[in-house]
Amino acid sequence: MTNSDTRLVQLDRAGIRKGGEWLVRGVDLSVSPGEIVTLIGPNGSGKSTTAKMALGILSPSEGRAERKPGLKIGYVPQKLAIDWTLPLTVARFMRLTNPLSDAECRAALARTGAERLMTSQMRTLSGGEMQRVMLARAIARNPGLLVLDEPVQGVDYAGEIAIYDLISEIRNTLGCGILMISHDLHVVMAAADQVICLNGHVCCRGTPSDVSRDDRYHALFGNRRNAAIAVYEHHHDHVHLPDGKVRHADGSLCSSCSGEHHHAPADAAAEKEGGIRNAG
Ligand SMILES: Nc1ncnc2c1ncn2[C@@H]1O[C@H](COP(=O)(O)OP(=O)(O)OP(=O)(O)O)[C@@H](O)[C@H]1O
Repeated sequence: MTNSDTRLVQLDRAGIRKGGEWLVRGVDLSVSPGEIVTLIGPNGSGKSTTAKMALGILSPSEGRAERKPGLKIGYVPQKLAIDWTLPLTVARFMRLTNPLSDAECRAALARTGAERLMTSQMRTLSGGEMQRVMLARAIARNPGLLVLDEPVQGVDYAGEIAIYDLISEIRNTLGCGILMISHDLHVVMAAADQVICLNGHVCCRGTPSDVSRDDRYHALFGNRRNAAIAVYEHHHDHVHLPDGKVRHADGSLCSSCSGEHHHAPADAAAEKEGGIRNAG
């Protein structure tokens, strides 16, 4: 891949073989600046393995993985090998692998709405706060490519939507490309430009609406697809901010979303099932 090529990363027919078995095979993908590409698929379908090929952590056993020369990558892994019972402030965590100044640390945390957590202990963070801190750490060096492996793990449904809004905002402000992984179908579909559905190989791919209509996607996810489509078809007219306030499309702020706008009928049904309150 040359400097003049706009693609940040590209996989061509890439696959990984371990212990005589293919973990994933035949993956073609590319991510360009400002693009969000999402890998979906059931547990064990090869999403993290594919992301690791894109990152260069794993070299493909067949096919090719190329990154733009000099590309800076920010990575939020699915798991971190850290003993969370040990004392560790957010500021120290941010600097564990990055030589960041106080100002850089603060600016990155401010971008993800987590500035007030700078001196908090990592072990005391809620699921949503933890993901905001992880995102802040990944964007602190202004990466060209952001790889997010399950960025909403441990986050409730309303928090998930706020995190996906934040990821879109980061893409808009930094102009980076984003490769995102999820085994959850819900809001992730709406946040993506391209969706690649994996099941040991590329099962189907396209825009979120292409994939949500594809028979192979339906066969893979069965009834769970309905929830994804319902959410995908729901249009946001407001954003839930980290301090609990709601910002509407016209820029106005209010303290909560109750009674000030409506959720789509599909959301009302989901609300009854107990998940989507405030998700709007
Ligand atoms: N280093 C390894 N050696 C052998 N098998 C592996 C290795 N890493 C992953 N696997 C296997 O490869 C398959 C794909 O794993 P991968 O972590 O890529 O799936 P995933 O889609 O990200 O799953 P999940 O949604 O559960 O995170 C799994 O069956 C996993 O057990």
